[in-house]
Amino acid sequence: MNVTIFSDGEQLSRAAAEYIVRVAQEAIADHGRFSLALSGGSTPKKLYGLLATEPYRSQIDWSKIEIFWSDERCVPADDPESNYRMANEVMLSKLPIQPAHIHRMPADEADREAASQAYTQDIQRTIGTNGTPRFDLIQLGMGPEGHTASLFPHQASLKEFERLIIPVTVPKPPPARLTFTPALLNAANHILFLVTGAEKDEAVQAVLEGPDQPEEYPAQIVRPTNGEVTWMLDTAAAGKLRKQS
Ligand SMILES: O=C(O)[C@H](O)[C@@H](O)[C@H](O)[C@H](O)COP(=O)(O)O
Repeated sequence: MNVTIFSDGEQLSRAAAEYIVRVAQEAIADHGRFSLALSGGSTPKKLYGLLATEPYRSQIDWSKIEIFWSDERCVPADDPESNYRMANEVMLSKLPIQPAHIHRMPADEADREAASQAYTQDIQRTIGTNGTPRFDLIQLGMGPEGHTASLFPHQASLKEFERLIIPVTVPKPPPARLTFTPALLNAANHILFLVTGAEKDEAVQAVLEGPDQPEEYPAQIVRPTNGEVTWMLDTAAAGKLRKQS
């Protein structure tokens, strides 16, 4: 696990963009494709905007990318709360990516179980069906209580190691969501956590330096069986870490 602390959000976002470019180039060189799952919230917005601008934009072959979401709110795609809408506005609408390679999570469908199944099949069709599909990179955030994707403390979702996508109801509004499960997260080749803000300093310290208690701090459940976890924090979120790396 790599942990890097940055003095401000701009530095963190640029380092994250450089990291994603590197992983994308390695993945495309290795197997001709880069499968990337985006998250929601406010932290990654700056990063996503940077990826659509130089020097990062021209360093990725966007024709070889498959974009997914690690969670989505059950709202229309044009709703201000939609994770798809945020990424589309600041990044995807500005890049030469064919619509077929932008896999919006259908969280606005009435039948959330069927939508979860459909997204599972889309992932399996796109990035592989032998065993659990292995994303090249899943970018995640973390909430002040340690949630990640839409996996929240003390919820049954934390014990989901069979299904890949499930519907959940969570305390952070909007409550109805679809989310990657620990099974899918832990099959990833790379996980990139981007965490900023002093309100997360307790959870950051607990997750990175505390005892193993994923029921309390779901971000701890993210331990890829054969992958690398990278944390990029700003100084505020890292404020309670004992070991300043
Ligand atoms: O849909 C969501 O809400 C996100 O995927 C969620 O897991 C987010 O990453 C964290 O809540 C951190 O959000 P911020 O980066 O806005 O603090």
